[in-house]
Amino acid sequence: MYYVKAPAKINLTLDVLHKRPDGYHEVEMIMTTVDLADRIGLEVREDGAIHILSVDRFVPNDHRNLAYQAAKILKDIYRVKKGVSITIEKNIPVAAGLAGGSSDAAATLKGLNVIWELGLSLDELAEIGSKIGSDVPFCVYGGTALATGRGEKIQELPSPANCWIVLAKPTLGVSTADIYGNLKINEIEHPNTALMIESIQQKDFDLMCSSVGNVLEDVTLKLYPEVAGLKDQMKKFGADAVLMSGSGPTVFGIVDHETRVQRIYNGLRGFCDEVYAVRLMGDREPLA
Ligand SMILES: C[C@](O)(CO)[C@H](O)COP(=O)(O)OP(=O)(O)OC[C@H]1O[C@@H](n2ccc(N)nc2=O)[C@H](O)[C@@H]1O
Ligand SMILES: Nc1ncnc2c1ncn2[C@@H]1O[C@H](COP(=O)(O)OP(=O)(O)OP(=O)(O)O)[C@@H](O)[C@H]1O
Repeated sequence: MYYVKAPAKINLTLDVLHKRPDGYHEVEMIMTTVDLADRIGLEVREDGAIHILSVDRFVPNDHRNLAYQAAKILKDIYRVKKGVSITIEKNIPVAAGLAGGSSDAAATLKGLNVIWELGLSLDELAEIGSKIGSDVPFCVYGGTALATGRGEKIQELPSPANCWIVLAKPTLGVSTADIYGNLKINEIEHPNTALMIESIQQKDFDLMCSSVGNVLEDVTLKLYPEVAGLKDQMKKFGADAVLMSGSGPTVFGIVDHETRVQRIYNGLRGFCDEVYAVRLMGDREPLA
C-alpha cells in the first residue's frame, strides 16, 4: 500500500474581485496548510478498476468522490491500463471549508504519479487538478500560496510565523456554490492581500493577525448565525485572530502560545463537537 498525506487548508485571506463569464468568481486568496490531514492509501489493481473505500458516511464511494475523479482523469489522459484501490482515512471534517475532498484528490494525483510511474511534474499535476476543482491545484503544491484566477493560479509564498490554529466546525455542511451564488459583489469590503503577504514574508505574527479577511463570511454568517456565534466564542476565549475558512462553516482561531490553545480548545468543546488544535504547517511537503 502506498500512503500519501492530504492536509487541510485554511484561507488567511479570501477576496473576490468580480464574477467571470464562465460563472466562476475571480479570487485573490492566501492559503496555507495545517497539521490536520486525511491519509490516502493506494494499491495498484491489475483489473483496471478504480475502487474507493471510505468509512465516512458523508463521503461518497463512487464517481462522485474527488479522489475517484483524480484517478479517472489520469487514467483517461495517459491511457493507463492498471487500476487502483483507494482507501481514504478521513480526519478532515467534510463540507467544512477546509478542502478535504480537494486535498484527497491532490494526494491521489501525487500518489498515482508514483505507483503508475507517470513521471509528471508538480506543475503538470496541478494543471490536471484544476479540472477536478478550484482548490485542487493549491492542494497539489501545499505549503503557503497566493491563489488567483478561480483559484488555480498559484504563486508560492514562504511559511508564515509559527503558531497554533484552533478549528471549530459547527454541525452543518455548507455548499460552496450557494455561498458564492449569494455574494453581493458591489458590497464587498476587500481585505488587504498585500499586507497579509508582507506579514508572511516578514514572519510578523501581529501583522498577520490584523490582516485576516474573508469576503464570503458575510454570506455564510447571515445564512448560518451559529457560525457568527462560534466566531464570538473563539474571540472570547482569547484567540489572537478569528476567521471563517473558505466558504465555511469552519471557524479558525490563530494563537501564538500553546498554553492558551488548550484553554480555547476546552472552551469551544462546550459548544462544538468538532474542535481541533493543530500547528500551522505552512511548508511544502517533499514530493513523494
Ligand atoms: C471557497 C474555496 O474553497 C476557497 O478556498 C474555493 O474558492 C472553492 O473551491 P472548490 O470548492 O474546489 O470549488 P469548485 O468545486 O471548483 O466550485 C464549486 C462551486 O463554487 C463556485 N466557485 C468556486 C470557485 C470560484 N473561484 N468561484 C466560484 O463561483 C462555483 O459555483 C462552483 O460551481
Ligand atoms: N474525498 C472526499 N472527501 C470529502 N468530501 C468529498 C470527497 N469526495 C467528494 N466529496 C463530496 O464533496 C463535498 C464537499 O466536501 P469537502 O470536504 O471537499 O468540502 P470543503 O472542505 O468545503 O471543500 P472546499 O473548502 O474546497 O470548498 C462533500 O459534501 C462530499 O459529498
